[in-house]
Amino acid sequence: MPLKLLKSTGNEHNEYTKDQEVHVMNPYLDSMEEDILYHFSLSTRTHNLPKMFGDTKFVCVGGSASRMKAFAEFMHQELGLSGNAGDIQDICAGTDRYCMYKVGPVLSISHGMGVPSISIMLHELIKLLHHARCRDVILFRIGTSGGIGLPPGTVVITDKAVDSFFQPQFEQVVLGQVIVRSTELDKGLAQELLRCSGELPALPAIISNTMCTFDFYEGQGRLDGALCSFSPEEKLEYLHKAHKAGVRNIEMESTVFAAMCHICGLRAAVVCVTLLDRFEGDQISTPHDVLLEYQQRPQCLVSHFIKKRLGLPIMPTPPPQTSQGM
Ligand SMILES: O=P(O)(O)O[C@@H]1C[C@H](O)[C@@H](CO)O1
Ligand SMILES: O=c1cc[nH]c(=O)[nH]1
Repeated sequence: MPLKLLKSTGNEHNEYTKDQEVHVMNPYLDSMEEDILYHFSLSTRTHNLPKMFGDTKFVCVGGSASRMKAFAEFMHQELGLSGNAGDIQDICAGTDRYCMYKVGPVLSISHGMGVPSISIMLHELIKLLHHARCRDVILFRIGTSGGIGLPPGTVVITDKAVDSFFQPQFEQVVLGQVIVRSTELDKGLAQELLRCSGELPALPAIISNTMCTFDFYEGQGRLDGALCSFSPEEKLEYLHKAHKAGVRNIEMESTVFAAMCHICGLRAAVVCVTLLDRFEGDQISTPHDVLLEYQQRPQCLVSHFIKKRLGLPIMPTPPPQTSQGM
């Protein structure tokens, strides 16, 4: 397959980050009379996007719809907003593809599982932020992952998002050609998040590389899928190679998330908790209540970061209580 290295994978980003506007890399977009954000059930003609979203400063995304609803309710309480957190409405109620909640300057959006699903969401999200004329927006992916050599429950703040060959890049097939994009993330933001983790009790966190795969089972070297084409020894050899390459957790969205944010001049971080240690096994057999507490850790960390950024008083608040799916 022919490989094409996009010229826009690196340098332009530095120019774009100066003014912190959201840059869509599409010369045709601004001449369109209407832009229908189909999977959000929103449009530039039917919705006043600057009014609805113009003050957005933080966008938090994660796979599960119930987790992102619970996160929105949690943020409502954390930001001390008036009204009942339970009354927050899903802005994308016109579709069941994604859910979206806005609480003050925070948007909480679900993206489903895997690269294609989050990629579609990100196209529409970045266009939304552009149409809404948002500035200085920071994006966070708050998710779950499998750890490599870490105690379960560790929060991994991604240094480099790498592919299944441990390369910090994302390959996208466009018109039959492979385009390779950089998956660089904001190192300063990762360090700031790590400092925040140190201010929270019971929030073990590290900065390390995250591997993004296109599958949960064979793609992550699991022996328990419907198909398995390798031996237990080969699985461990691969995981050890990943570990040697600095990979400490595996999930399914970080590379495209990092690549799209990087090109569009958006500061971004990936914050995923590990649910298990893949050196120890493949099945996620931890009790549900423990998993729930684990998945709240990235939410607590990002909430702490946001409150500090907004200059709000930091008080120890209980984690989100709403029932969340895994
Ligand atoms: O944000 P979530 O917890 O959905 O992220 C990981 C990666 C996949 O989407 C999913 C697999 O269980 O969890
Ligand atoms: O092992 C895991 C756990 C959560 N998410 C993943 O992608 N892999």
